[in-house]
Amino acid sequence: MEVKARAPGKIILAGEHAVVHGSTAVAASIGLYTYVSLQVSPSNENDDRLILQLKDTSLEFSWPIGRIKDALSSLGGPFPSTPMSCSSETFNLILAMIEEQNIPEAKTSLASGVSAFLWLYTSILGFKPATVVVTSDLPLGAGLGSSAALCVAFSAALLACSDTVNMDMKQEGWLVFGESELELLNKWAFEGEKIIHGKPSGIDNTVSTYGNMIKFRSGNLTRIKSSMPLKMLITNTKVGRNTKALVAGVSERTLRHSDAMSFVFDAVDSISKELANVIQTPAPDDQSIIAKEEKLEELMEMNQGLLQCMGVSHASIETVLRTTLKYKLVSKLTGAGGGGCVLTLLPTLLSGTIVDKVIAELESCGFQCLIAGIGGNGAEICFSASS
Ligand SMILES: Nc1ncnc2c1ncn2[C@@H]1O[C@H](COP(=O)(O)OP(=O)(O)OP(=O)(O)O)[C@@H](O)[C@H]1O
Ligand SMILES: C[C@@](O)(CCO)CC(=O)[O-]
Ligand SMILES: [Mg+2]
Repeated sequence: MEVKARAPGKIILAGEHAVVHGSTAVAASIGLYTYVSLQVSPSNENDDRLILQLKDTSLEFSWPIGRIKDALSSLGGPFPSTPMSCSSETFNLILAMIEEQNIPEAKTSLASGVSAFLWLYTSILGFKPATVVVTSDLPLGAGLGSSAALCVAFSAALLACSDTVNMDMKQEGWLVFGESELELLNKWAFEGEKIIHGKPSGIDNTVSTYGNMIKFRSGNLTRIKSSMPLKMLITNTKVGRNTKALVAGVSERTLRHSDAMSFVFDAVDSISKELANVIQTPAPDDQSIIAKEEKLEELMEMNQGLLQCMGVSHASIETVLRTTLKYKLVSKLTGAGGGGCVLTLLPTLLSGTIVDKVIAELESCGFQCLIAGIGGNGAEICFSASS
């Protein structure tokens, strides 16, 4: 039996970074997914292995189950129904198992995702031999929540194979978890995100788990429903960055200038709340949609200014802002910044010709543009008889 899981990426419309410090943020899932396929192997005592294939980066890891047991069986796993944090001692044991696999120098940033995998796997499924394959539509490390989608998809596939979650394996097509399973899945994914991000707020794994659009503050989500069409151009600057380092940078700035930064975080909190209200307020006609779009643009512009203030913008992001402004379009970074992706609001009445022109100009700078559906499904799983 093979179980497949998929989990979406996300955009943050307002509030990234400040949300780590207790402010409100607003995020939506996008129609780009990370897929995990999990096939538990029949036991063959002499050669039981756990194999992880990361297709997007052409990497394969393979550990004898005995090696994993030597390192981690004293923890007493599996404990699928009680999400737990990976201690620093356990993290070091996991890192040693990854280092033995000789990741090429250029790909060492992937070790954090592999560590999250080993923690989630052994905690949820224990020491069963299996093959796990990962593929993704998302650019990695570009602000669209690839780390969260990875952790959510791992957790979904693992929980679906565990004894804790009862799913009807005969059902066909993509299946959605029940509310309590979603909560469990989200908690496990958060533990994975902690290994990758250091100090995540939990917004990325939460929106990837539940899908649609959410308002998020201090670990609590409120589902929100947009009353207007929302179309965003996503521009990937292709400048690599690392969320963990950017989040740590904002925390350091906060330690140096705590009073000033607390005003910045308060301002972001107000912006996110107002943005959520604008999105949800009914818009009975074209005129009111235009008025709402103008408000959103102003709020995005204000949020971008405050992100600059936090030190997470980048020359490539500023180039996107300047380029889109030539067409009277407003943009802000999304996710952790420092490069990565930028959102541009595409008003409903904007002509296709202008969209084509702005995309052509952005792409001539070496950036990559995409338009993704906003607010689709969250985590889903699918069972299939293995070939
Ligand atoms: N499909 C994948 N295959 C392998 N590793 C992945 C995959 N997706 C995510 N990762 C892991 O997540 C890391 C990127 O996470 P990071 O948090 O820095 O960026 P992001 O999640 O894409 O952006 P943001 O956190 O700003 O939304 C990669 O370095 C890798 O360890
Ligand atoms: C930068 C950040 O706010 C969002 C990353 O998508 C980090 C987090 O909330 O965990
Ligand atoms: Mg991330």
